[in-house]
Amino acid sequence: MKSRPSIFRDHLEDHIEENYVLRPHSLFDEMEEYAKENSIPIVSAATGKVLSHLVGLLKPKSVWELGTGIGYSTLWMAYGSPESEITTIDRNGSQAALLDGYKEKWSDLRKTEIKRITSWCMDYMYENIDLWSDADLFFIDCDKVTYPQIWELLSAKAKPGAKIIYDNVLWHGRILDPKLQKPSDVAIKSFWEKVKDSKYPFTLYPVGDGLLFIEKP
Ligand SMILES: C[S@@+](CC[C@H](N)C(=O)[O-])C[C@H]1O[C@@H](n2cnc3c(N)ncnc32)[C@H](O)[C@@H]1O
Repeated sequence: MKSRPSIFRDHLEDHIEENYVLRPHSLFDEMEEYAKENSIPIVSAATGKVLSHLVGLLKPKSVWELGTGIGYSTLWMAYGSPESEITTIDRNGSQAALLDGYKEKWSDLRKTEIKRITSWCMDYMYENIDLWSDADLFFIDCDKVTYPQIWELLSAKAKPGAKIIYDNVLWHGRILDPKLQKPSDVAIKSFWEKVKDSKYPFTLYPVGDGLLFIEKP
């Protein structure tokens, strides 16, 4: 059979972001612009849309996000499921506080509950297991070196049926090269080993930097 060209081609992602991802509010463009100007990492718009779609289908009562940034992914999730209660944690409180202002600008989200916590994720998660162990969905997008540790904690303490979504699991393609051994490279590879060993069902969405959806049995 004739081999088909890969879809992973230069500029295709930009084309998708510009043409095939409808932002539901001008806020998203504003946030993308701000993130670009200030070199703040955020999920790609296509990733945000997939995240929003998944959360919209699942309609979780409670969502916990680790890694708020400026709240771009938070608002995509809120858009997908405005009835969900979202708790989002970030160690950088002043940056994460921008989320409050953005949310205020969007009248549709006035009733959506978004609670912001300023803390190191792991400290907070270890100290407050009773607050999150019943959560329906987790979205993980903080420091990659914490991914294996977060995996251990959620697999031990999240409730059966909980959905866990991780961003950056393809780590800008660095997972392809075994010679790359920065702590974040090692952590992402170790994280993948743990996911595969667990036998939990998972689905990789190869969008943005790789979005991994896992269901805890
Ligand atoms: C990639 S950004 C999050 C982007 C956001 N999810 C979005 O797409 O809009 C990562 C964020 O995680 C925070 N962070 C990284 N490691 C952390 C940790 N160990 N505890 C708390 N916050 C952390 C950083 O301050 C940063 O704002």
